[in-house]
Amino acid sequence: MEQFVRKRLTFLTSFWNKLRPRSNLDTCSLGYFGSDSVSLHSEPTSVCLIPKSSLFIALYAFTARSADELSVKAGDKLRVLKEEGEYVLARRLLGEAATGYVPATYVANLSQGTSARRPWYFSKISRSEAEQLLLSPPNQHGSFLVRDSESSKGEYALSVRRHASVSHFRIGRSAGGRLHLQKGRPFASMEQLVAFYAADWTALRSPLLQPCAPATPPERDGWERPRWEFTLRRKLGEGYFGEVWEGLWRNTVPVAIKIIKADMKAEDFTKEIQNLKRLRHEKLIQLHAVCSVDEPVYIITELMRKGNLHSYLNSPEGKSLGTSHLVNIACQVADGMRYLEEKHIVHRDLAARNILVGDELTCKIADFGLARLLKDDIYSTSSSTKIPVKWTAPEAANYRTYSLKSDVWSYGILLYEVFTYGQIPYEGMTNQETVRQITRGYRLPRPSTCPPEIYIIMLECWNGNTEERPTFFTLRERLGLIYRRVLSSLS
Ligand SMILES: Nc1ncnc2c1ncn2[C@@H]1O[C@H](COP(=O)(O)OP(=O)(O)OP(=O)(O)O)[C@@H](O)[C@H]1O
Repeated sequence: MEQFVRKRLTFLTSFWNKLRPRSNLDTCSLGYFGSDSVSLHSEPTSVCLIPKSSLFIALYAFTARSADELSVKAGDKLRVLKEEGEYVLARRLLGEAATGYVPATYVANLSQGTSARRPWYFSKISRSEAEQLLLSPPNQHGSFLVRDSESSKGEYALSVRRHASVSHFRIGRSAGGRLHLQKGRPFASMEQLVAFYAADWTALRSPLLQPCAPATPPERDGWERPRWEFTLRRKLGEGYFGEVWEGLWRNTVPVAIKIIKADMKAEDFTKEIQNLKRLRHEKLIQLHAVCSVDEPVYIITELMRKGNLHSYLNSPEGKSLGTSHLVNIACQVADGMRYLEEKHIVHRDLAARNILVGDELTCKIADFGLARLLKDDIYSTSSSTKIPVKWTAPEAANYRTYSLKSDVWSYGILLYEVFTYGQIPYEGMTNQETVRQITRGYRLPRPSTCPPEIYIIMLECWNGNTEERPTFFTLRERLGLIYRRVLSSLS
């Protein structure tokens, strides 16, 4: 009756709306999803070329957060060009042509009609999750969803946001399978039930204005890759943050994959990965990609086939290196550190174990960003035993004052490791004893295999006065000169 009167006596619409509120839902959001047929008349040429399987519809409005994302309105017809993890790369088919990434949960494939017709259905979401979602942007007054009932199997609940609160309504199922929110008002399908209460929300006292939008996944960038693109092949080692594996990207490119342990704090390394992304130098391990959307987080870097410098120096190949090779290694590390110095980045864990060796004696600094933030806990006063004391400058070991100058001290220890083919510094001394001796002015003696001019540099790095320690810029220059001299003496 009401439908009839509304249709025929349109001049009474405002009266009817006051008497029995009716949202505009049936003519906007819900209306988009009523049909599987795609009308793309404004772009006829492309229509016939597009396979139906790649035709999608935007279920919710999405506002692009970066240049490579695409803003869409609910109901926009899209062609999905490729799927990438939590996003799809989509081209808008009507209106202004544009291509960009849209969250995969925001679109539905038109050839698989159900989700396109039920953008408000969130199946296994709990009551409290529903509340949290409805009260978060971009959801607003009038956002609603239907979920499975937590207590009664086969039944549902309708959750509706009314300004800053959420109301829940139980949707029961009769013996015949019909659904009802109010006694005596059964519906054959959930779509019919929702359409009815969207048109007449008197019983709910809250309008159903738009389907609840799912949470937006983290912003994508060029570094984020889907996990399936990587295969793990062989475990290379294990560090504080987790295991490191040799792997393949898309079954072709060899990579190293660090699998971050589940108990590491996500906020910390998300921020830190940002830091790694902006550092690029041939003497720093290059970040290739991250998989940070789900756990465990993967950090993918270039693969250095010969492992860490400490083990390498102890290997038969390492033991066979001559002085020129050792000076060359020292130059490469100073080069990478000079870059960090320019960027005002403190490494805090410079040691041979954190230098990686590749083919043709290529050396690269690793663990630079991670050491700084991720390891904050182990650098705190409360767990001072975890500090790599024998590599750490006295002011950093005693007062936690890390600086580029404390990195220079560590570099001196790294020189000692290099020119002793991987010996442990202060061998036979405990950490405590080492700190005590250093504070009294003791310094490591010159190893027999170390040229005197290199030992002078080590001593300068271990100057008790931080200001008098050389910069990495100077170290690189001086070692470069030594290298050229050593090479010419060989020829
Ligand atoms: N990119 C890589 N290529 C080849 N091997 C690697 C790579 N990254 C790490 N490894 C190997 O895995 C081991 C563990 O690396 P990881 O960086 O996790 O720990 P670490 O630096 O030894 O210790 P920590 O992280 O506690 O300082 C390294 O010692 C090295 O042998």
